Amino acid sequence: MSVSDQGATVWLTGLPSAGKTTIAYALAERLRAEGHRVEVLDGDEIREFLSAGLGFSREDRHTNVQRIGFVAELLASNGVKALVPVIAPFADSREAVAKRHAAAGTPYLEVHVATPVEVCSERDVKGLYAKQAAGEISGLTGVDDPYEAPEAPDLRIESHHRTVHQSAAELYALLDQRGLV
Ligand SMILES: Nc1ncnc2c1ncn2[C@@H]1O[C@H](COP(=O)(O)OS(=O)(=O)O)[C@@H](OP(=O)(O)O)[C@H]1O
Ligand SMILES: Nc1ncnc2c1ncn2[C@@H]1O[C@H](COP(=O)(O)OP(=O)(O)O)[C@@H](O)[C@H]1O
Repeated sequence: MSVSDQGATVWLTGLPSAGKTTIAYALAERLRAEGHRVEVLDGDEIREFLSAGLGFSREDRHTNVQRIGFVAELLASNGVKALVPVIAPFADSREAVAKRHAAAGTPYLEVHVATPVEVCSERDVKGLYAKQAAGEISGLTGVDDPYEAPEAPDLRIESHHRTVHQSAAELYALLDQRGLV
């Protein structure tokens, strides 16, 4: 089987606990098994190193997203599938990343993991929704901080109506359609 060595950035945007990370790693596993070069730029890891010291103000989130977009484009322009499960709550930040890719001629896909906040707060993988409700934290995306949902993403995944496997398969099908696998 011939494997495309065309790089691309796949940005998975959505609320905390929407399923971004889970879907990114499921897709990564499948792509790696097929012989693709893949990197997952996990938001939590990035915040420990590349974006150490940044918080969750609008400005810091924008800086975080631009840094990640820069690295993703570098990887993608060198034949890597860069999978980015990062909230990126502001449309103008995402737009800037998309433009950077377009200017370099690097494929960029925006995927909205569109899980409703009620489902995310039920999942509450990291306990953040409970902490916000208890008044221990504030500025939680989708609750008391903005999330600007993409108006025209390349794909919208309704994870609350899908299994993890189905979600990853939908995303794989998009890459296939675009000639990226
Ligand atoms: N206030 C607040 N709002 C949103 N998220 C918060 C917050 N505090 C901590 N966290 C945790 O940090 C992860 C978000 O980091 P990101 O780099 O993905 O976000 S951003 O694009 O810079 O907004 C995010 O990870 P995910 O749950 O994987 O989305 C959260 O677990
Ligand atoms: N169809 C689905 N796609 C992705 N995750 C799902 C799905 N259904 C249930 N989940 C669960 O939702 C949770 C999502 O957590 P996570 O991937 O860490 O979210 P995020 O990275 O968006 O914060 C995981 O526990 C995952 O198993």
